[in-house]
Amino acid sequence: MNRPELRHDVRIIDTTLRDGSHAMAHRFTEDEVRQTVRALDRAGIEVIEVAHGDGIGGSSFNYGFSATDEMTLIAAARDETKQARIAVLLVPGIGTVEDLRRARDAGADMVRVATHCTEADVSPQHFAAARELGMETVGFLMMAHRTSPEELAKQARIMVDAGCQCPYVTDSAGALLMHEAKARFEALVAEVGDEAWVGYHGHQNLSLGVANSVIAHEAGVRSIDGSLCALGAGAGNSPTEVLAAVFDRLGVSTGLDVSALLDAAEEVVRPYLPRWPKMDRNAIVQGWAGVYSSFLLHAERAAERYKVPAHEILRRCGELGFVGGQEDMIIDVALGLVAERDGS
Ligand SMILES: C[C@H](O)CC(=O)C(=O)O
Ligand SMILES: [Mn+2]
Repeated sequence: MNRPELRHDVRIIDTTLRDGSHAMAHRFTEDEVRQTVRALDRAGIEVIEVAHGDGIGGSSFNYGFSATDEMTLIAAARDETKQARIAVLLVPGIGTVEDLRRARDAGADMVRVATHCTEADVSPQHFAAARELGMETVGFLMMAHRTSPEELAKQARIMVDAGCQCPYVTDSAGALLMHEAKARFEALVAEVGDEAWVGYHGHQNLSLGVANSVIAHEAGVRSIDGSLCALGAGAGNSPTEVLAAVFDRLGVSTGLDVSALLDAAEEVVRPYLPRWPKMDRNAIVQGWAGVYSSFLLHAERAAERYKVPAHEILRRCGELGFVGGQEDMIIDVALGLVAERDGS
């Protein structure tokens, strides 16, 4: 068996300080990270993810520069924890094994290696390196709506055979309807459930992150992501404080202190939010058209610059089938819309 013991029915991993980095345009300060980690740790969160939104090594012209070096943020997070462990995200091709080593040295205990849902074969060397470094391993199969449950399960198998202890159904676009999410959870649990845990990472673009988390638990998923105040790309992630309250009502143990999480959301995260992630037209179009949530701010900036509506840019990105990493194509789409509008 290739997986760590879990203490509760469901382990909630908090990604406020990683997926939330997209919504913060990667501007987290060390003080915000310290305060947030302290509050999450106190509330019983066992794993806290800290990194640039696009993972370690993501600070760049293409994805957006971080205001504070992420290794500094990871070390600050580690410094604040009494019981929680620190996770980082790594997208092969954006982050490298060398970045992973630096993150481990700064205090990261877990890596979440993220690939497009049909590209798990780019992950084995990163899982091998992580296991050699003594890190716990999770595999993100991003844009999980873009392939069938059967194919997703085969991709999870590739990850698990390479040393992944918990492949995730990663609904990057917040596009999965409940029956679609359920079919994917069941397929992964059937394929790898004897050897690994299965996880779920949701976005709220169609307001289904929490409902799908309940379905995930019913299907045997044991690791579920959330963010305080939903802070994350698009309409944000399933709110950690809501997940804790819902699972508490269901009698599903998470080990979390609901009141402490409500305080953390309201008193620590809310004051620094540039805007509360919400289901506005742009975010809903992302869920509806199946667009990578992290495209939101990039599309809004292009809309501002080229004077074309962001929701039209996003819709076109969905029609063109873009995947994570194609952020640079957003400008091309905006210019295409300008040309159509001007008849040029
Ligand atoms: C790199 C992405 O932001 C990972 C993620 O959170 C997602 O695909 O969703
Ligand atoms: Mn995400």
